[in-house]
Amino acid sequence: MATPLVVSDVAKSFTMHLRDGIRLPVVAGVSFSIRSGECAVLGGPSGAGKSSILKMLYGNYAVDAGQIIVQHEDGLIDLATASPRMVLAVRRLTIGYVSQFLRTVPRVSALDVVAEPLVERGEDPDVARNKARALLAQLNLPEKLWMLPPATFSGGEQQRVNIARGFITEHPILLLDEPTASLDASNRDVVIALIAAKKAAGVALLGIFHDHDVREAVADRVIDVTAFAAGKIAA
Ligand SMILES: Nc1ncnc2c1ncn2[C@@H]1O[C@H](COP(=O)(O)OP(=O)(O)OP(=O)(O)O)[C@@H](O)[C@H]1O
Repeated sequence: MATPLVVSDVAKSFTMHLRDGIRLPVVAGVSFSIRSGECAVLGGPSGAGKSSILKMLYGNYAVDAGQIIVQHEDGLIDLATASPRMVLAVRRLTIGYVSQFLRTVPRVSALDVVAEPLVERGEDPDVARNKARALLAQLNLPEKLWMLPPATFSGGEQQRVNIARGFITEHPILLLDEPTASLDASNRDVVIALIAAKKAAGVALLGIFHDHDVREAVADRVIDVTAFAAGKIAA
C-alpha cells in the first residue's frame, strides 16, 4: 500500500487529576497521511504537541477523538480504538519507534538489546546478532562495549544503541523522536544515511528533529503542528 498511515481528525487533551481535573487541550483536528518511501517531519515550537502526536501513533497515549488507520498485515487497523493486544502486534510487525532515550534492561548486552526486535519477529538469533554487529559498527560504537549492558554508557552511546535497535527491523512505518539529539556530527551523518536507506526501501517515516541540518537532509515535507493547536486551558 502506498499510504500505510492515515491520521484523521485526531484530538488529545490531558486531564490533570491532581489539579482539580483541569483539562489541557493539546491538539485537535490532526489530519495527515504518510506515504511509503517518504520522510515527513513534525514541525512547530516547543509544547506544540509533536511528541504527543508521535506517542498517540505508537499507542502510548490514548486518543480522545479521530482515527489512526494503519495498514497492518493484510488489513486496516484503527489504532485509536485497537485493543492493547492489537497495539502490541502492530508494534511488533508494522510500526517501529525510536525514542530519544534507551530503556535499559539490566544484564542484557548492547548486542542483544539491538538484536532483540529481530529475534522477536522470528529471526535466527545468530543472523540477528550479525545484523546488530553491522549496525553498531556503522554507528561507531566501540566494539569493546558490545557485550556490556548499556546502562552505564554515555548519552550518545545509549542513543546509538537505541537507533540500531530501531533500525534493525523492516517495519513498514518508522517513528523517530529526536533520534540525533545527543549525537556528534559524524554520527548524525550516519543516521541521515540510515534514514535515506529506509526511504529507499519504501518505509514511511515520521520524525521530530530539532537539529536544523538533519531536518534539511531528511525531510521531504514538514507537517506544521501549530495548525492543530487545540486552544487554551479549559476547566
Ligand atoms: N503526559 C502528559 N501529561 C500532561 N501534559 C502533557 C503530557 N505530555 C505532554 N503534555 C503537555 O502537552 C503539551 C505538548 O507537549 P509535547 O511534548 O507533545 O510538545 P512538543 O511539541 O513535542 O514539545 P518539545 O519540542 O518541547 O519536545 C505540553 O504543554 C505538555 O506540557
